Amino acid sequence: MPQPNSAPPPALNSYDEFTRLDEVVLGRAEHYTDHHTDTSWRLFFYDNVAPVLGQQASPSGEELLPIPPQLVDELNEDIAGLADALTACGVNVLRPAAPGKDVDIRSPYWDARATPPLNVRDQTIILGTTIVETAPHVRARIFENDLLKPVFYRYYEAGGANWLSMPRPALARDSLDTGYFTRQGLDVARATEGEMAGVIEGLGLEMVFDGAQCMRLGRDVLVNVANHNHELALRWLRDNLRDLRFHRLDAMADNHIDSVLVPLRPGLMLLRSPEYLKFLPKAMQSWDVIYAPETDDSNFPDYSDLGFVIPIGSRYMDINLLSVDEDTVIVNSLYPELIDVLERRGFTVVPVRHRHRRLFGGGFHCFTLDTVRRGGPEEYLI
Ligand SMILES: N[C@@H](Cc1ccc(O)cc1)C(=O)O
Ligand SMILES: NC(=[NH2+])NCCC[C@H](N)C(=O)O
Repeated sequence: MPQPNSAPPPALNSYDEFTRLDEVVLGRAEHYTDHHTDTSWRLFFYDNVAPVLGQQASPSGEELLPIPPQLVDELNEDIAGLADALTACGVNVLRPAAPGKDVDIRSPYWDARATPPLNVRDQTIILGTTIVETAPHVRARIFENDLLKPVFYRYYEAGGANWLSMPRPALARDSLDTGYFTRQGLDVARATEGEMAGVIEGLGLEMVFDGAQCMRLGRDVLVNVANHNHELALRWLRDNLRDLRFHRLDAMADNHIDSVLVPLRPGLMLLRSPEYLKFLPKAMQSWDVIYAPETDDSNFPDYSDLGFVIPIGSRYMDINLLSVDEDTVIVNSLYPELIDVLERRGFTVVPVRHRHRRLFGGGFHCFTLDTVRRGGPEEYLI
């Protein structure tokens, strides 16, 4: 697939979150018209949406929750700002293909309004020189990676890259494990009632996993496992990527961990709060930590004029920064408290405005897939 820059592409190489970034895929939001709030969506975002589910997602099968187009336009403006900032830092920015239209998708067991390839961190993990497509939890996302295939073929054709896919889940009626919530005594009925997907007889819990459940540290990869869906995926990772060491984090979060933990350089990490230290491997517990400063609602837009819009992301979304190198980080300009702390620790901070991160469930780490960084399979956990 031709890319704007026709020089031979650099080889896929991405082992960590912080060594010098040379090339990145940046997501896009065209045709983000609705959240399709089916059971798979409600369970995925349950931590954030549970309090409002009764009010907004109607149980009568009205599952599309429209997103005001003005917000998508503003999101695209902010993403353009991120693209410019990356380019100014000398990073080559690739984009997924555009969906071109609103897309309704259908499997033999369910249907959904497709989500555009915005949070490209989620359905793929680059593990060194291997592209790993993961096993989506949200039905609306099952074909999302089709729009990244031009980029994946570019690396594959160039040589040196391997390309693997976890088994594609059917996401039928009983595929998803609710154990993370039920073990905490939470009732998930508000998410599961009204389930419209069909059953596949004999199929129980499937392998279901998102790339953003991992944090890469050279030879070591941290993997958040909160339920049996994830447990199967961890086993698959261990069986298929034998040169890496996968460390199981036991239910550090319901799924993604990139608004909890971001390794900034060897020996230094950004962490949501001290409570999360105990989930980390021993070798990381002695790392130096920058704790995310408190924020309040004034850092977030007020949506009351637009009617009610569900925030699918938490107040901690802006922890989700993107490192250009071990001294340079791209941070939401609407989180000045974090910029301040990082600058005091000697980082060069590139501020980029990002308004609607709670509505679209993604910060700068989520919106990007770093395909070329300079680091290799180093040993950082010793
Ligand atoms: N509770 C999850 C839910 C979530 C996941 C992905 C998103 O893009 C947004 C929200 C988070 O904290 O990780
Ligand atoms: N890769 C991602 N999409 N990460 C998003 C994680 C967001 C996290 N659930 C929060 O609400 O703070």
